[in-house]
Amino acid sequence: MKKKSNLSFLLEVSGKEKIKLYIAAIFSVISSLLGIAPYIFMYNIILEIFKTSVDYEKIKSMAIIVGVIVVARMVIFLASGVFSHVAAYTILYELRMKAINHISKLNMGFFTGHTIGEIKKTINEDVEKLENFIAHQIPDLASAVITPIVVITYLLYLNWKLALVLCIPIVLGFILQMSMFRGMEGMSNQYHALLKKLNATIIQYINGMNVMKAFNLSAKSFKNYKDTTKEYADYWIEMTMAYSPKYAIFLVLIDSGLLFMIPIGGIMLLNQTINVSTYIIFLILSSNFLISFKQLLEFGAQFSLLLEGAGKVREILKKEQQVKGNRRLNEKIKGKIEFNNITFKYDKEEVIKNLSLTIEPNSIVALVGPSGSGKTTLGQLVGRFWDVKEGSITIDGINIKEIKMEDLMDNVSFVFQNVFMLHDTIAENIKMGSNKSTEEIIEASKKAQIHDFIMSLPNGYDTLLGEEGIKLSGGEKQRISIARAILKDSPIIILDEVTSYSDVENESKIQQALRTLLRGKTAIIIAHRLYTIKNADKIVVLNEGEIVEQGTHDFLMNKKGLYRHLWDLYDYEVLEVERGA
Ligand SMILES: Nc1ncnc2c1ncn2[C@@H]1O[C@H](COP(=O)(O)OP(=O)(O)OP(=O)(O)O)[C@@H](O)[C@H]1O
Repeated sequence: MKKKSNLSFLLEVSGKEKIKLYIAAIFSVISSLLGIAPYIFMYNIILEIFKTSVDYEKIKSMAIIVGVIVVARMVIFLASGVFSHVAAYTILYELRMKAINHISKLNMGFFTGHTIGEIKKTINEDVEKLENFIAHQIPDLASAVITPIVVITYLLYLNWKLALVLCIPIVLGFILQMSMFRGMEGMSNQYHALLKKLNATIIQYINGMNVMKAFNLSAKSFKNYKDTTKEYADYWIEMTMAYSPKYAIFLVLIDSGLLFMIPIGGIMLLNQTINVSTYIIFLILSSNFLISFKQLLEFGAQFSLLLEGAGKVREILKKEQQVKGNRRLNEKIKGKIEFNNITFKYDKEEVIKNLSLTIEPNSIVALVGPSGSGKTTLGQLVGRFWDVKEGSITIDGINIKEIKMEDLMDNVSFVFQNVFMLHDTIAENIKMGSNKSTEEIIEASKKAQIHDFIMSLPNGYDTLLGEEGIKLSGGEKQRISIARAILKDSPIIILDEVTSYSDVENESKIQQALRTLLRGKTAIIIAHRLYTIKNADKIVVLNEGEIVEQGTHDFLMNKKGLYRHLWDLYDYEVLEVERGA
């Protein structure tokens, strides 16, 4: 069912190109039928040569016709290729545009994590693979279907009994292949599961190489890789052993069509049920029929694989698009954020449960809680990285789903650990497409404690970042992202606090930069280091997606609940580190 819908999806996307595909398929069928014609003429020429009085004029005209057919076949084959290739590249373009258009309307959260690599692979490689299917396989498939039908119809017309003889091994082979497919389903599922495991192990082995080395786990990781590879190889052997005999019988059966034909046709010839010319035509066309038929069965086996790219694009297109807001935020907003009974889940499990929270304008709220309690998720929900299905989030009383996305982004800044750097100059990386002046960029960089570092570079603010440019340390990247946020000057800041600093100097600079950034703003700090948020206006303690406590540091310490417990753990860890040092 999946195969069929992938094909119909592809045809649906083909739009106007469909007609070109049909023309390519028709030309391919004609060219393949023309491929049979010379054999028939050759047979007639041989018959003529063996006659007592040879008609050379007839042979000459037949030879000319063969020449014309060969040239015509070439031209038609070429035309089929041109049509199918033009259609293929147009369809590939349409598919890519459809996917990109859809992606641009998805929630930002879609782009977090590993999905970026997968999207790139789908749009680049998986879609490209369809070129082969559309430009080559569709015309070939058409001729593989039509040619055997035309040939067998003609043979049935010539002598239906002998034509049925040709069908016996094919029917047997077909039954055998059906039984093979049925048995293979379970094995093929296991094979795909193993392939997935192998891919994951390879990625983990390569990506985690540095960590493995640092923890002296290389040998263990390599063993894991080796075991999975061996398991995969063993399974291949098992599958081959199970199906090779059946497949071999199937191939022999298909090829044995002629073996049935020659003796039975011979007997019929001796009985004078058929004449010699019918017998020879049968011999010539049978092999042609069998070749096309075998080609058709091979297509069947590869079909789902060939259409994989279309399936991947369909998966992207199935992702729900973001609800578009149209409300403009013209006047400067105050920055009051309210979460009203929100419940949110990524997949099945709720990670935020019926949560309500009000964040007053110009106040700093820190989110704390055990790992996985939902701190990052809550912060990201304000920027519509994902949309809540139940409840609502408002800014100054307006549901964020109603606000125009550009306006929401103008009013909310994110300072995350994972800082993305454009392959551009430092100035552009701070400006991020805005029309701020150089003076303003320098001012923001000074406040972000990164100006002196930038000035120490040979090209200052014009220094290139990225692949061919200079590389920045984690702390420097963090300060550039703070400079971006200072320059943007949005009333709301969502800050994912850094978990570790490269050195003390970096840490104190970042803390100072953050103090400047947060002055007069509404801020949500996703806190990992408790001592940095002691002075927050409100500390919200999350546990399993629910608020379990909220208040100031002193209030919560006295309450002796989860917050106090987290501090005890934190103090203990710090003490341990100091002891270690
Ligand atoms: N993109 C995602 N897709 C699916 N599940 C996710 C995704 N991001 C987070 N989760 C899950 O949601 C839950 C809350 O995660 P979240 O990152 O919000 O917690 P956190 O409190 O910020 O954790 P930490 O302190 O470790 O960063 C976790 O169970 C996590 O596994």
